[in-house]
Amino acid sequence: MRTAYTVETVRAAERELMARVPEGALMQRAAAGLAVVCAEVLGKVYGSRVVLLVGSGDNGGDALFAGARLARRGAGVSAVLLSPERVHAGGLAAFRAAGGRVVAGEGAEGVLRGADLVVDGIVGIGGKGGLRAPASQLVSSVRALGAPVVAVDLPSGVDADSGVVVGEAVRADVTVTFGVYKPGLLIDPGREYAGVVRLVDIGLELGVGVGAGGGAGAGVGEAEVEAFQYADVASLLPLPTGESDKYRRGVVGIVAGSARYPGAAVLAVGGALRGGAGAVRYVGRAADAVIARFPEALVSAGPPSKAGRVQAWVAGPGLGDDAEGLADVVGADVPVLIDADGLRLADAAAVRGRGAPTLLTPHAGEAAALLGVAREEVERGRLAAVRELAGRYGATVLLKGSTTLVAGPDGGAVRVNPTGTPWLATAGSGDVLSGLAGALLAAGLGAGDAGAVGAYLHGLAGRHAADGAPVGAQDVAEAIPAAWRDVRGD
Ligand SMILES: NC(=O)C1=CN([C@@H]2O[C@H](COP(=O)(O)OP(=O)(O)OC[C@H]3O[C@@H](n4cnc5c(N)ncnc54)[C@H](OP(=O)(O)O)[C@@H]3O)[C@@H](O)[C@H]2O)[C@@H](O)CC1
Ligand SMILES: [K+]
Repeated sequence: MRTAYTVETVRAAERELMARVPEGALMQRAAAGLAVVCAEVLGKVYGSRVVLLVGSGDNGGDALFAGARLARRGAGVSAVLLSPERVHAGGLAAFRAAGGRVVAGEGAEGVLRGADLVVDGIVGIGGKGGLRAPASQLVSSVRALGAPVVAVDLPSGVDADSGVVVGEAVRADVTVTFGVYKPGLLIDPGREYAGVVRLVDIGLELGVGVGAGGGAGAGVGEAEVEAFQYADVASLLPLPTGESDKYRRGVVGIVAGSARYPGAAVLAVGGALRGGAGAVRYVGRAADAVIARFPEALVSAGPPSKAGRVQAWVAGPGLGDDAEGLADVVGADVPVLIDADGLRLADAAAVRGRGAPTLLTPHAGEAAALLGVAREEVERGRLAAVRELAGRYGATVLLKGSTTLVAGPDGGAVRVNPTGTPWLATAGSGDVLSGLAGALLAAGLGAGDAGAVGAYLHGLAGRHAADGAPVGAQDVAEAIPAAWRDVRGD
């Protein structure tokens, strides 16, 4: 599990550690790690030209100390001081002593043109709001140069706690972050600006988030965001045993499709079958299309409550205006996943009143409609939006997007999915995910785990299916078994 912590938590841990180590030791650890990564990016340090962009806080200090290390190894290092009157004094002295050259703001463009590497030490976790001038202008001219950029702790202009970017931000090839991940490095748009993230151990000790906080966010000291890795997913995959029958594996019911959108039902059933369901019951108006593609599906015309025993329902993909079918499912006493049209039809009070777990799976547009805000607002502040929705509906919410997020109804760490790919932005891809995550719910996973594991497998399946070329949603569904094998290491 990768865990990321808020600035407040990082600062508290830093204070605690600083009290136990010699003054300046943490910055030296940070600078040493930063210099190692810079050297890797350069390939050959001796004779290379490195430009440091140095802001007025400790982030600039890290850059100056790392620059001093590179200068001692024979690099020609120039430092552009954004606020010469407020610069890390110790870092500047060390930089000068190592032979580093200080450049005034007007000389920046000249040195940048010949750079083999740019080090962004403008702001780190102390950044507030969008980048101010002159930093913002400098950042836009760096982008035009084409030299590799290494960001110190996080790309300047990216909000550490949320990944929000207002105006200009540094687009890094590599971000060297210290102690722990910050949420903004894992969530888009920040994640995209960060490039490859390298974590440098500076001795910070923070426990693995337990996701048990209350209210709008994680509790102090807990992880704010966590990202599954293979092992986390592998440990949650429901595997059949010798004792398994279809009910032990999980029967999932799918209420989806309409005369106009029969394909959504086919895709959701396809996702559910590959998600490990022991059986899939389909209820709705696209039974012919479903049975033609998946003869193993058990179809009926409805209502859902008369369809037979299921351990979880998926309702909504391509459903049109079947409010009755949706209400029937919301009233069921088993886990329910609500997607697409179902989100529009669902009564918020009825969802909040449910006893069994609920998983809502909106994309940004649907989330915006539920929250009554513009889509851009959700896209700009995905973490806040997913937490807000989960709180309002008293449900687990999976917000789809380039970094899919899963938030629980009681606060705690938000799961961010690391396997997404832009190739998944194709019609019907969400229908496949709803079936897949619904099968995991039916197998007994909690709503948060079903969402996170489903998103992870779906992303991997998208990568398998695409392999660098466009794909359709059906291809993604068919690639789920390959993703499953990947995660199990087969
Ligand atoms: N603490 C530790 O143990 C360790 C910390 N470490 C390092 O310290 C970093 C944190 O340092 P920090 O606290 O000095 O803040 P930092 O990120 O340099 O930014 C503050 C400066 O930026 C300015 N500024 C703010 N917003 C701005 C904007 N929008 N646009 C432009 N400027 C803006 C702000 O100016 P002000 O608003 O005060 O005028 C202030 O001068 C951390 O990320 C890591 O790299 C490592 O060495 C490991 C040990
Ligand atoms: K930075």
